[in-house]
Amino acid sequence: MNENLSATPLEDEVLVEKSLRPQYFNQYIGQDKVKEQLEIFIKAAKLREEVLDHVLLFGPPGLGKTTLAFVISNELGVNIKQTSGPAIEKPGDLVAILNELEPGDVLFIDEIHRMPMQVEEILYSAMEDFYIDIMLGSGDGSRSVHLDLPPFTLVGATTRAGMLSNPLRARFGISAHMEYYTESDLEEIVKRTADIFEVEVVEEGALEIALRSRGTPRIANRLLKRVRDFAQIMGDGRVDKEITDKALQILDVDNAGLDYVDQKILRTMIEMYSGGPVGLGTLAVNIAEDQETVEDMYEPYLIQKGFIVRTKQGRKATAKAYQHLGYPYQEN
Ligand SMILES: Nc1ncnc2c1ncn2[C@@H]1O[C@H](COP(=O)(O)OP(=O)(O)OP(=O)(O)O)[C@@H](O)[C@H]1O
Ligand SMILES: [Mg+2]
Repeated sequence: MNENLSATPLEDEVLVEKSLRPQYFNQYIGQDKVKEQLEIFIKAAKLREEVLDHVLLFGPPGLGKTTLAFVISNELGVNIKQTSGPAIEKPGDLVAILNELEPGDVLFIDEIHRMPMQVEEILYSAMEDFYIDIMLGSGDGSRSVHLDLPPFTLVGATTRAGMLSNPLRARFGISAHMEYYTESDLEEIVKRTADIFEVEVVEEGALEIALRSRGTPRIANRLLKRVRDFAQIMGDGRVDKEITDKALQILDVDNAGLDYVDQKILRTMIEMYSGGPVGLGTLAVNIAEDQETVEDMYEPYLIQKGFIVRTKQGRKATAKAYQHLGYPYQEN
């Protein structure tokens, strides 16, 4: 079965995700380093009655960036306004959003690396000194209008820190790199979600789902939902190890948490390119995905797990990849 198990949220998942989102740090599992730092910065800002410095969150999809942006605003006790890079098409769109901010608000811009350049440039002075200069009209009759803004905190999220321009990156006082979650954190997330869904999960079942979730809460929650279906139809409703194994086998998630596409990437490298090096573009074409998707969604996990290495010439499959998929390893 080739079900979508990628880390991108599915359409009908958006509402469910909302209901699952932790609201405060004490419900936000894992990411201890990021959490610890943010907690201190937030406390200090509140103590000084100042706005929190702008925060940049970066990391692969589904690791909890949006969730964290909301947690930050809840912890600060302020309102949050949410938008995304691609949604702000022209400077006027951003001006309208900035114009509505109340003192202390959090402005959350998702996919901030996808903002058009003219929009980004307006953000510079807004972030640095809380004002914007806008041009009204065009040609001879045009004039510049100065608009003061209330102090606010920009929280930007991106899957690719490398795509952010230097001037924009430099304006974030706090920058947090989200890591893939540990197995025990994911296990806790599975249990928390099971509680909310009122599903009975035994320890080994939760652990098995955690092991196969690619370090990603969104995938852990999704797998739990799928396994719950199998448990209801093929078992007694309880999510145990046996039913989890069975379900994940049918869903094509292997025991390293690799899904159909991950496996296909590795097989392509090994079977068609003798393990590489292969360029990212070539790889993307071969698995019929776009390059950005491969780079954001699949490659980071494969690298982290040691199945792929990046070299100057391209990507190479490691001995571990050969072994995992049952191919004899030949070094090249
Ligand atoms: N630390 C966490 N503890 C518990 N649940 C979490 C945690 N982080 C994320 N989740 C859950 O995982 C799901 C995905 O999280 P979220 O939407 O915040 O990810 P994201 O990083 O913003 O993804 P994207 O890059 O696709 O926007 C949410 O339903 C959320 O409830
Ligand atoms: Mg998000």
